[in-house]
Amino acid sequence: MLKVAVIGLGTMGPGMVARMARGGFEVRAFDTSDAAIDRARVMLPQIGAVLDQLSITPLASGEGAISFHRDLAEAVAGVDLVIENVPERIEVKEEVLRAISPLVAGDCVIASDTSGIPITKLQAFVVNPRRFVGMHWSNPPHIIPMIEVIPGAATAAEVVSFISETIKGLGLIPVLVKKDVPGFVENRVLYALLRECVDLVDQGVIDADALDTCVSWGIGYKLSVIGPMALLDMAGLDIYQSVSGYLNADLCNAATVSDAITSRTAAGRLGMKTGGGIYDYTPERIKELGAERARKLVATRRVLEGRDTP
Ligand SMILES: NC(=O)C1=CN([C@@H]2O[C@H](COP(=O)(O)OP(=O)(O)OC[C@H]3O[C@@H](n4cnc5c(N)ncnc54)[C@H](O)[C@@H]3O)[C@@H](O)[C@H]2O)C=CC1
Ligand SMILES: Cc1ncc(C(=O)O)c(C(=O)O)c1O
Repeated sequence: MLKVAVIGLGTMGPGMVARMARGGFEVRAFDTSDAAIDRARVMLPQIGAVLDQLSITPLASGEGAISFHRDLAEAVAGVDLVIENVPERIEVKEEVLRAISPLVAGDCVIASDTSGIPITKLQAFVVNPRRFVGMHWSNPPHIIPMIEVIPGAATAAEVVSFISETIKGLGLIPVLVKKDVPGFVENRVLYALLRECVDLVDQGVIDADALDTCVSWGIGYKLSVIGPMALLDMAGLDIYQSVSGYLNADLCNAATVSDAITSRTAAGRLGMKTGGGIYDYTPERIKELGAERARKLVATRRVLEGRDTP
C-alpha cells in the first residue's frame, strides 16, 4: 500500500486526501492550522458521498487509512510520496520544502500541487531534486480526474513514471507537460481565458452573470466534449485563420492584474472563502452551490465516461 503525506489542508487538501484514500493509499494529512484539520475532518464524509456518486468505490483491499497530524516529522516518516499543498507563495513553499526534505527517505518522491510556479525553481529547495516533480490537481480534486505531471530540469525519468503510474492506479488521468513553463498548460489556458473574461466585464461589454452564462453554455459546454485542437478541425482551420487575422491583435494582452480584482482582494473580498468576491454569498448559498456543482459535475462526468447514456 502506497503511503502518502498531504501537506496543506485548505481548498485542495481534503479532496486530495479522500480521493487517494479511496484508491487504497495510506494518507497522512498535515496542516499547521488546527482549524484546517478540523474543517478537513468534517468535509471527508461529504466528499466520500460524492465519490460514491461517481461510483469510485474502494478497492477490494479496502479504503486506505487517513490520519491527521500537527507534527511534520511524524506526518512524513516512512512515506513513499509527499504532496506539498501549501499557499501559492514561493517563500512559503520554500520554507515547507526545506523543512520536509531532510525528514523523508532517500527514495521518497516529493511532489508539488503548485498552480504554476516552475518546478525547476522549487527543486532548488529540496535535498534530492531528482526525486521532485510537479503534480498539479484541479479544483475540486476529488471530482476532476485530470492531473498534470510536470518534470523540472532535474527530475528523474523514473519519478515521472512513478507519479504517472500512481495517478493511473487511482483511475485518474495523468497528462505529461513536456516543458516546465509558468502555469504549465491548464492554467496558461485558463488564465488567458480569465484575463479576457475579466477585461470584457471591465470594459462593460457584458455583465458578469451574462458572461458566465455565455461561456458555460457556449465554449465551456463544447470543450467538455471536444478539445481545442479537435475544435479547430471541426470549425475549419480556414475559419480560425480568418478570425485570428483580425481578432488576435484585439484580445486583451494585459501584463498586470485588473483593478477589478486587486481592489477586491485589497478589501478582503476573496470570493466564496470570505463570503464575497465577484458575487456575494451567504453560508447557505455556499452550501447550496457546493452541492449543486458537485451534482452537475458528477452527472456530466458520468455521461462523458459513458457510464450514464441519457
Ligand atoms: N484553489 C485552487 O483552485 C487550486 C489550488 N492549487 C494549488 O494548490 C496549493 C494549495 O492551494 P489551496 O488549497 O487553494 O490553498 P489554501 O490557501 O486554501 O490552503 C493552504 C493550506 O496550507 C496551510 N498551510 C499554510 N502554511 C503551511 C505550512 N507551513 N505547513 C503546512 N500547511 C500550511 C494553511 O493552513 C491552509 O490550510 C497552491 O499551490 C495552489 O496554487 C492547485 C489547483 C487548484
Ligand atoms: C482560478 C483558478 N486558479 C488556479 C487553478 C488551478 O488549477 O491551479 C484553478 C482550478 O480550477 O483548479 C482555478 O480555478
